[in-house]
Amino acid sequence: MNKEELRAKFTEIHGNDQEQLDFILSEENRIIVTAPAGCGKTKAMISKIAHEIITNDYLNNKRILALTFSVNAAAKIREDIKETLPILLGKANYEVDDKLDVSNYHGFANRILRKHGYILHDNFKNINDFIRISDNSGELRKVLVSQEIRVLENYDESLKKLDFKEADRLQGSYIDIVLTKLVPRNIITYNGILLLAMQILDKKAIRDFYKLYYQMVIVDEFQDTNYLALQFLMRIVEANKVILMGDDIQKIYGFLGAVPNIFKKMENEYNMLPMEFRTNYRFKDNKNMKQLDSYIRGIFRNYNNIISYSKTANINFKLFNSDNGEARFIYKDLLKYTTADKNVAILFRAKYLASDLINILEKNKIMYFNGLFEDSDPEYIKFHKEALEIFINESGVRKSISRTVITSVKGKLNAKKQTITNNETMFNSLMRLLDALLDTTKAKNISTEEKYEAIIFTLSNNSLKRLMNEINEQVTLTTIHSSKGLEWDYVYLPNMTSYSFPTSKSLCKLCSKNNGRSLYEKHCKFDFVPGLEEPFYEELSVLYVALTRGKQDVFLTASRGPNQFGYNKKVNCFLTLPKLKIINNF
Ligand SMILES: Nc1ncnc2c1ncn2[C@@H]1O[C@H](COP(=O)(O)OP(=O)(O)OP(=O)(O)O)[C@@H](O)[C@H]1O
Repeated sequence: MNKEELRAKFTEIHGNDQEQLDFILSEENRIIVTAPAGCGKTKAMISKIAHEIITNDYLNNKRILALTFSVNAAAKIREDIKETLPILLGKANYEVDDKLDVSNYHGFANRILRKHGYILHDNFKNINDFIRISDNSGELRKVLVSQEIRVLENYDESLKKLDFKEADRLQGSYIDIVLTKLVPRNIITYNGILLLAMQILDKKAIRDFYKLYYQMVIVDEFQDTNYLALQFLMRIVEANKVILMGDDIQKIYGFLGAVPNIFKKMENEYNMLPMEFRTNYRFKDNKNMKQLDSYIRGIFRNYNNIISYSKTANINFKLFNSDNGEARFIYKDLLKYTTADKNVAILFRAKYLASDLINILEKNKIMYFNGLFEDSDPEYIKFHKEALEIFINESGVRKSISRTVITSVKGKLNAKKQTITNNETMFNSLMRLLDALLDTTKAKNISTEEKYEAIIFTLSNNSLKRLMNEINEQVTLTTIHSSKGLEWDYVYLPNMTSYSFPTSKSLCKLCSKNNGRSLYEKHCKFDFVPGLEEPFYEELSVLYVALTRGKQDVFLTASRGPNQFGYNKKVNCFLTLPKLKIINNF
């Protein structure tokens, strides 16, 4: 294909979006793309990879590496690329796996350890049998003395608190402890996976190999990258084409240490070309949502000048006198959408906040999908591990995913239910997601081998949650963090009260301690005092992600009913932001 044909091909897909086309067709080696939610980052990323494959005539020993922070996103990108590339290239069954590796940071680091880990320790030959734990897992007490546990905890804490000096100071001891005490017992920590993979990449020959092997590294959701992942990434990308994509405002993993203003830093330090997408496709026919989107993005640029903020937006909000009243309202209100055949999600800041609504939905026999699990739930992780093991056994060397295999996987997993969780609802939800995974994958127009790989990939990356949009249920309950990258027709956001959202852990406690707020009868107002900028934006980012999940509309609610200490709750500060007009006639 010559340049003109290429342009025509991508124009068919991207219409006349010049910003997207410029990016896809650009020959620059180092690009940063930032864009608001719904402006086509993922779509353009897929085309960019396709463009790279078409124009660079990749040899079999050179590849593209697509990385993302979240496992959910990695699974989606891999799937989209596998579906889109054959269409773009006009070839059925195009073998994408030859050209492309898609993973999240940990998945990729794990792969490096599997391949080269024997340099560090013999046990890495069996890395698949390793137990993976976090730095505050109780399991560590069985194998480490308290001083060692403190090193691991402090290292993790320093990453979360963005204390990079302290992280650098502790790094050597951390690696020693993992290598001498954990790896011999087939245990590894999540931070350990990245740190040891970095040790391997520090061997010049291996590093040089990867620099050549990966001609292009493209990273999505780059805003969620923490200091450790960034160090890891920098070891692979030195001499290659590097493309970083994301949206600073959708940084919702700040509590895990996502580096602030990371795009600007990379732009300056690595002389990268910044590009922006500005056309919002998700809300293209929805003036109100578009306005709200741009209003919130504007707030991010105005911390010290908020009073003179000139943008306005409307937001749907209703206040109730009791938690039960709030939940009853949501239940009744959502019926008008479900009867019109629309899908609805109720997104919670934390899963414990969902109990009132669950009671009401169950009492009224409303079918709903309970997606209230978190990445770190041990039961959520165990389910994936068991399902993966059973699936590998059942599909056998032929890698079959026949009906018989699927039925047998489900049967065997059901038989293990008691060992996975005694939470019946959670188990059933996960079984439904597994069903969706097996069904949607089986139905795809790809080879059996690719189907097998797609299932293995989803299960080994704990990313069943991503299948939530495939569940044929009109009502979904899940957490805001799990909703990232997904979308529904209508979205409800309950519990808009201080200490619930923002949470006490994130902003509210800090804010009350630092005189950052004024209290009124019904609401709490944020006063934009110095020092609270980061935690305020952190929570506003979570709100932004939640608001941008609703294609048609988003409804916020709160209750003034007493909290667990008997005090009346107050509407959160977000709803008192300047020039935000409350509409309560929904
Ligand atoms: N050039 C385009 N023409 C038509 N539709 C587009 C175009 N670009 C994106 N879209 C559509 O807009 C929607 C959002 O795109 P996409 O998911 O790629 O955005 P995003 O920037 O990755 O969003 P988020 O930040 O929320 O993940 C999708 O339905 C996509 O197909």
